[in-house]
Amino acid sequence: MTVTSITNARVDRVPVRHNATARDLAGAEQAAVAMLTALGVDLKREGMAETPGRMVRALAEMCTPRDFDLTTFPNEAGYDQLVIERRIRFQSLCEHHLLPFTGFAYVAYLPGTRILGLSKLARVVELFACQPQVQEQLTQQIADWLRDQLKPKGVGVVLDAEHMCMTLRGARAEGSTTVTSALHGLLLDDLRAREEFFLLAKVGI
Ligand SMILES: Nc1nc2c(ncn2[C@@H]2O[C@H](COP(=O)(O)OP(=O)(O)OP(=O)(O)O)[C@@H](O)[C@H]2O)c(=O)[nH]1
Ligand SMILES: [Zn+2]
Repeated sequence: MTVTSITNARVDRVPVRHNATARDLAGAEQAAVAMLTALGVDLKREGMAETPGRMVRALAEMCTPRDFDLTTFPNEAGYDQLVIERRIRFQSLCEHHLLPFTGFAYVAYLPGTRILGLSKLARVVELFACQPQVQEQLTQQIADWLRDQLKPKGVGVVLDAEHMCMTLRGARAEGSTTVTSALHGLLLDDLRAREEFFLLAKVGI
């Protein structure tokens, strides 16, 4: 991920570009053929000839966040209350099993001198979700990035997600979800601000 700041007096536009590490999709496909064959999957079966290639392309796609520009604006109205984007759908891959975990993100900030385009709260979730991840780390990365890029008075992030490795296999704890949070600034230090965040975020509702 590359972040280069282009600043003018009013609108700040920061291109956020994904640096795809060198990918050898042909090599990955050969490896997928070997893996599936070793697992006893009959790739000669009708419909499966293209499966290793599809599998590799699907994984590569799920590990490629879309590029975007982070646009921020001066907080001219002096808005000093929480901005919360609720129920941002996200999908990621658990780094232990490479199985999906999917759910909702709740991302909030308490503005300082600048505000940002609302869509960027969803963009930043995708930026860090599209890679093999651990939910705790994903939560922190989103919160840290907003703190560092926007320098707001506070940041709050909650993720509520279902891990396929927990629900479809292994523990098979069907219907269970994992909730994680990361807080910075006033949302961490000020009890009332923190309570307001959780009240308004209405996680799970
Ligand atoms: N902390 C954390 N754990 C996760 C996450 N995703 C998956 N896990 C857990 O990672 C653990 C890996 O445990 P292991 O014992 O090494 O793997 P395993 O034999 O497949 O474990 P079982 O799932 O219990 O069958 C499991 O308990 C998963 O539920 C995550 O985002 N955060
Ligand atoms: Zn897992």
